[in-house]
Amino acid sequence: MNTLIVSQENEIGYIYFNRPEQANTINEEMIEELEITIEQFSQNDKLKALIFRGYREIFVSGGDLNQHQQMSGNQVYPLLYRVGKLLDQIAKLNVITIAAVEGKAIGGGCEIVSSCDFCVASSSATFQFIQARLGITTAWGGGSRLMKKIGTKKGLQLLLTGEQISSHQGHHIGLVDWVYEDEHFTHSLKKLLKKLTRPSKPAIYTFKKMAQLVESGVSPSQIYPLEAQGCAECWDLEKHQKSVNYILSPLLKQKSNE
Ligand SMILES: CC[C@H](C(=O)O)C(=O)SCCNC(=O)CCNC(=O)[C@H](O)C(C)(C)COP(=O)(O)OP(=O)(O)OC[C@H]1O[C@@H](n2cnc3c(N)ncnc32)[C@H](O)[C@@H]1OP(=O)(O)O
Repeated sequence: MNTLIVSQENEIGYIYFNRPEQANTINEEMIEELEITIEQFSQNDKLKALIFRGYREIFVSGGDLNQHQQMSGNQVYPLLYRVGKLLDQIAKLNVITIAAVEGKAIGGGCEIVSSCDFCVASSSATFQFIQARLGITTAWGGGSRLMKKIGTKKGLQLLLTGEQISSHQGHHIGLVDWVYEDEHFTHSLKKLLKKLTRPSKPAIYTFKKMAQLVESGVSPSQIYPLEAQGCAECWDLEKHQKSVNYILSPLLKQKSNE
């Protein structure tokens, strides 16, 4: 890969955006490499979580502005649609997706953030849906996902003003889920991942499916069969049996009687 560094540690995949000389701008080569990587991870049935990261100063600085000079609206539409489809695939992955943002997320970089389940930000990270200030709109589905995530009014405000917000402001409005001190970011992220990936893979898959159905307006009275099915699929897993045996173990009983 020329624009990404892809790795996997046990059940967690990592995609590092790796174009520091161009401030992690998303060009066509990166789009292609992201499509290949997402397709590969989507086939990986051991995976529980997928983390997107940049580098300390920049997460992603958005789409390639050179294209804005070189292409007409009609010429660029297929490319915008293609990236929108890619972010939709990310949003539909049956693993936990996390945008781990240190530094700046600008334009399309923020659209990647809103296509993930969660955003973990360093205390000095910033977020800017800058598109309106460039005279355009979000283009990759990230604007509507932002509204879904933080509410239409707040989302509209952020999109219309194109203002830069801090990680703490992002946390206040619900764009950012955890904020960690810069110097402890990686360590805190790893501790969080340990907690989030404790469930079994089938449990994570079911919870993700439930979230997607609730997001799309399906009522819980239509989702309970999926929940029952999902729970039944976990029932025979060693993790379930071991946990139950531990709780029922005499040792635990004796401790709780002390
Ligand atoms: C739907 C998405 C939407 C779209 O594509 O339609 C967009 O995302 S539009 C793009 C929105 N992004 C921006 O407007 C960010 C513009 N860049 C900056 O504000 C700065 O470059 C910053 C803050 C990201 C980094 O600043 P810093 O001073 O650290 O570095 P430089 O500015 O010197 O940048 C280094 C190098 O990268 C080039 N660069 C940076 N951003 C872009 C970009 N978005 N497109 C193309 N090229 C970009 C910059 O020109 C420098 O190149 P060099 O050859 O060294 O001059």
